[in-house]
Amino acid sequence: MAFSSNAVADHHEQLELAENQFTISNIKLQRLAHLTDYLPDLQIHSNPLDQNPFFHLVSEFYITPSDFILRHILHDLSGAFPSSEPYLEYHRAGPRKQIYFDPCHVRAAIVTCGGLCPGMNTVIRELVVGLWELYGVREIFGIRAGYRGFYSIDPVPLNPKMVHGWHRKGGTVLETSRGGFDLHKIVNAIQDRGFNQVYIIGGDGAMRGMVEIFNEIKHRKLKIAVAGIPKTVDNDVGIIDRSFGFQTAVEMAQQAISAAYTEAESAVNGIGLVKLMGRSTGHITLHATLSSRDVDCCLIPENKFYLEGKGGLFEFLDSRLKDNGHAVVVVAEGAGQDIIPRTESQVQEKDESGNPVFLDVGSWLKSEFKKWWARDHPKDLFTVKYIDPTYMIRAVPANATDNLYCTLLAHSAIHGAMAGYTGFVSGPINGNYAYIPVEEVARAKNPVNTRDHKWAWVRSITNQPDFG
Ligand SMILES: Nc1ncnc2c1ncn2[C@@H]1O[C@H](COP(=O)(O)OP(=O)(O)O)[C@@H](O)[C@H]1O
Ligand SMILES: O=P(O)(O)OC[C@H]1O[C@](O)(COP(=O)(O)O)[C@@H](O)[C@@H]1O
Repeated sequence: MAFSSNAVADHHEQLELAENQFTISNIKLQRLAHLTDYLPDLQIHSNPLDQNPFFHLVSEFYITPSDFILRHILHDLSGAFPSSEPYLEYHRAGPRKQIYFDPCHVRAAIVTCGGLCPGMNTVIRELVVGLWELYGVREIFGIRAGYRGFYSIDPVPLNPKMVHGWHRKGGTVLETSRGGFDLHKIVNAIQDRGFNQVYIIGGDGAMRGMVEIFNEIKHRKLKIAVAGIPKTVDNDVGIIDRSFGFQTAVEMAQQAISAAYTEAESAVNGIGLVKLMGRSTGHITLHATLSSRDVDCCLIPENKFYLEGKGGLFEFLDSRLKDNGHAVVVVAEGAGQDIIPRTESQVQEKDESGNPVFLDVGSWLKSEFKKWWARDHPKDLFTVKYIDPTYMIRAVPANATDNLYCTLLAHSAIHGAMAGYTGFVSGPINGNYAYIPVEEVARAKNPVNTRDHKWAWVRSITNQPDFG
């Protein structure tokens, strides 16, 4: 692209102006809770990594309390949109020179909560192996069946031999569940069993529970570090770059989309319909659409759509079928929930954790498509094939990239807990690992930004109308 000399001058002028004007004066360091906040006399230990034969310590190996990561790296330097929000900085994750636990006295508990996600077993494995090999911890326990397992089932002792091949398995060997959150029973059980490090692998619901557990432990002034590792196949936890297992899920979704495409292409006026996960966000659907190139229409909860009339889904599919003879629609489970007719009891229905129970948008669309075609094209052949690969997608082991990611998350959490930090979640921010206060993670949302160029690109490759 050629610039006119005026445009070049303009460009340089604007940049210079921005460089002169821009200074970051509004930085806010995000405070991280530490056990010494309420236990000021805790003993300090030197990090056993100093003596670990597997480690080659280089200078600047240890992270210090002054190492931070800037959350927002996108800035408009023109000053046209001055931000009143502070620039948030989070503590960098990683090993600290001084730790606040004697590894011989650590009793760690690991729990998995909520729905499945590829990589849960890898995180468990890496927590066990990391605690054991990096720090020499020998008392590590798995809590079975989610939060309720703390007070209702005996913990399982874990060691590296036991968990060796767990990264090859989907799901969670520790088992998981929804509901069963009873704060006092859980904290009493943690205290009675002598756990002093608790690792919670879970989504936004589990993180809200973790906030309560952390506050109660603080209230009781217990020397127990609580660390979270965000798990959500939907990628709907905010602040962090992305959640583990998400890439695996996007990859797995391709198989369903390809099958839908083949079915649609092999029929006269064939529609392949795939429902993907995403209760409140369309990340899997958006990314699966972008990576597939076989999708004609992508429906996500962040964007409302309608069926009939100008700009409606039927009109769009009509033109696709006329042009190509087939079409593929991918819909996130949370999309269209506002337009599916439902009874009063269906409106109220919640799962054990209090999440709203959705109606099956895929089955509903399939039947609406059939009714529409029978009404508008009674003489023409028509086929809809509906695929819901939800459990196939989330019950698989993580791919190599996600497995590596799980390792880094687990090790970050271990280093943070050993260093006496508590009430934190470890997660990547701008490609670096950070410790984020769990309260923030529990309330942060991560919707697809439909003004983002990724979404615009979905529209352009699918030539999809601007619904709603
Ligand atoms: N607001 C909350 N306070 C305390 N515990 C919660 C809260 N929301 C969910 N939980 C608990 O967290 C666990 C996981 O929640 P759930 O929503 O099922 O999955 P996820 O953690 O993946 O979002 C469940 O045991 C649930 O009871
Ligand atoms: O059938 P289940 O286990 O209740 O789970 C279904 C839900 O779990 C999810 O996979 C997400 O689970 P989480 O919220 O626990 O991460 C959703 O996409 C889906 O709606």
